[in-house]
Amino acid sequence: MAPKKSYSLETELVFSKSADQYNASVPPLYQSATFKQDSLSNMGEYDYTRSGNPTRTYLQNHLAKIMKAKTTFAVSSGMGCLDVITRLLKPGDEVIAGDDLYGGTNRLLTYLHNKGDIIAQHFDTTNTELIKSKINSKTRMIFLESPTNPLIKVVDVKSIANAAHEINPNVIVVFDNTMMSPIFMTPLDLGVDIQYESATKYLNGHHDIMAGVIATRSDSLAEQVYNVINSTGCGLSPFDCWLLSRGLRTLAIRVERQQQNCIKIAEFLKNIGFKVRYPGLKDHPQFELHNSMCKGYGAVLSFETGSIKLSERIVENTEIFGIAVSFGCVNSLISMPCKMSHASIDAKTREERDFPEDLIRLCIGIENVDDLIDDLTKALLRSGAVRVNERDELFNVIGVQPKL
Ligand SMILES: Cc1ncc(COP(=O)(O)O)c(C=O)c1O
Ligand SMILES: N[C@@H](CCSC[C@H](N)C(=O)O)C(=O)O
Repeated sequence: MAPKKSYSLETELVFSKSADQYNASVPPLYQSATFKQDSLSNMGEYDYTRSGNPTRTYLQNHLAKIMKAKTTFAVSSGMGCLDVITRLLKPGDEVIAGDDLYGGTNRLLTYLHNKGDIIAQHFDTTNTELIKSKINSKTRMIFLESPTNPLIKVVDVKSIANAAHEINPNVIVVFDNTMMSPIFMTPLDLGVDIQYESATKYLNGHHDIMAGVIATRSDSLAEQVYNVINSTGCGLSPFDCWLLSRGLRTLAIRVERQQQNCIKIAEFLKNIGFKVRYPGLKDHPQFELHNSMCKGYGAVLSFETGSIKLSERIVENTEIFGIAVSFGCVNSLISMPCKMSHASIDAKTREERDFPEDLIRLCIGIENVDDLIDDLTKALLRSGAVRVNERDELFNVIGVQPKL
């Protein structure tokens, strides 16, 4: 059998060839802001950590392999990525964005729009024909997420990217891959120009740093992005780069376990009558489309209860599930997006975008799944959302069947 030309992702995540002078098996931490020059005329590879640092270079090269990018950049947060990317826009540029993008993304785009820097319009990106019809010669960027956080809407990334480049070759298609991570999705293969991820989530996986990663295959975009990062100073600090490199090594095993747990929890909630939004459920309206783009489903699901008060009681009655924003961490979290992660989208806009106020989001970790289901069961019983029937089965008291 001919040897394989490249390693699989799981192997790439943990394998690295050491270029260290002592052959350290773990990339060393260069916790230094400055680097001495050999002479006045010979600056060397690094001079100042804002411009470059060996620990950041190691991380970025490693991420480039994992994300199948030519170049990646590690910055101080996921929102930092968006800040860098939007600085590539010029005054008056038009931007098309999803109507269910993460709340912070919506906030920054709205800020730039209200300031008059850009013209941002939000549409339902599950409607591919609608998005195509909105692209014109003034469109400069398209912002997509799939599945969206937290409504789990799936976007036909390839069709939109292809159409965008055909209609206007200057369009930069930007994709936020935080929900899938490189384990389940390679958006650059689907034709997006810039991919970014909040590395605070799955990539690091331990909720001990804030970080973001920008990836591209275009030299010209990479040059512009680097210029902004060096100019603004948002490059990820050496210690956080080092922690992210460490977290990355267990990415595959973490997300596989998280997903395995999430599938069981999605089925558990569905079986007791909740309408669950999770791309891994066969009744998700875009199950096939999601499968055509991704190798998995991730570990975030949301469900409605039909009552804000009931949702509040459920959220406040779990023990293992911590009440916290964010996702992708090894421990499980529960939240109400309207009150927490997506509170920066005003109530009127949320209503216009069919964003249910009673929505509960679960972000599943690597704990024992039976313990997680037990914790949810207790919370559902205590809150009065479910009862036990004479056959000792749980049944949904409310019987809500919200539309997906
Ligand atoms: C989908 C998505 N993109 C981007 C971000 C922003 O990332 P960060 O919190 O690292 O700035 C978040 C959450 O914060 C998110 O959920
Ligand atoms: N107070 C924060 C909320 C962060 S939400 C983090 C994460 N993306 C999630 O979806 O939970 C803010 O105002 O940004």
